[in-house]
Amino acid sequence: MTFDRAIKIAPSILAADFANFGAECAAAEAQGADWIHVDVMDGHFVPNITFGPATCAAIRPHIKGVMDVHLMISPVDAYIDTFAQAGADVLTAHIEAGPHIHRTLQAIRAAGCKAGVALNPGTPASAVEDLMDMVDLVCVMTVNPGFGGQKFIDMTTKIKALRSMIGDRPVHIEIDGGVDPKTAPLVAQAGADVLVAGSAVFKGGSVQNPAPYGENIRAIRAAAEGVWA
Ligand SMILES: O=C(CO)[C@@H](O)[C@H](O)COP(=O)(O)O
Ligand SMILES: [Fe+2]
Repeated sequence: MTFDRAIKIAPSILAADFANFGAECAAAEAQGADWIHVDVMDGHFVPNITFGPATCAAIRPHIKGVMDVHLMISPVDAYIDTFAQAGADVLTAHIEAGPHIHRTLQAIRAAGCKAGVALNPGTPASAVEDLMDMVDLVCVMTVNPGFGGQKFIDMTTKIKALRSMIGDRPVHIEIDGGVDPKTAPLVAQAGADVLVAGSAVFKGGSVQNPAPYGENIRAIRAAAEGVWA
């Protein structure tokens, strides 16, 4: 996985057909997705349950590019190796999920994955200030995690603070929740480069009719890249 600061669109399969994950991932990539975002929820850290490492491993062969696994689970550490073996390229843990995020990030890198740290809307940028050399990605939640289709919460001040904290390090800023063509320019302007979008990508399409995925991805990308025009 090479680093670049171009805008990357990462469809979240939380909004895809759960009976068809493999085909949905392949369709999203064929329609222009840069990464595939995989939301793992445990019904404990967040009030919803999705799936675990076995499903990630089943999805993996259907993704040619980056599999970006967002762990909304607590505890995290006991499961890192299993998710790495399931084929995650990026493994992101929440700073709120346990007392030892430094150890968690070390373990993620030791397992051969890029390490991400996610911040809930109520967590300030300063919480990750001492982790900048431990991470490859900072995920700014723009909804309270647990569900797709929620209303975007403006975190642009936090994104700008993180961008300045990161400096010239090769660290992505990912935005997760309520990203669509209206909100994408706000977060891109503030310094984000990876835009997760679930409902805004998968709406209007299906594996039988994937063209709307492409239109939706292009609309989000154009809106985000428009801020540099
Ligand atoms: O992690 C999460 C939610 O907890 C996200 O990845 C959502 O799946 C994004 O969905 P939309 O807000 O784009 O519908
Ligand atoms: Fe997510």
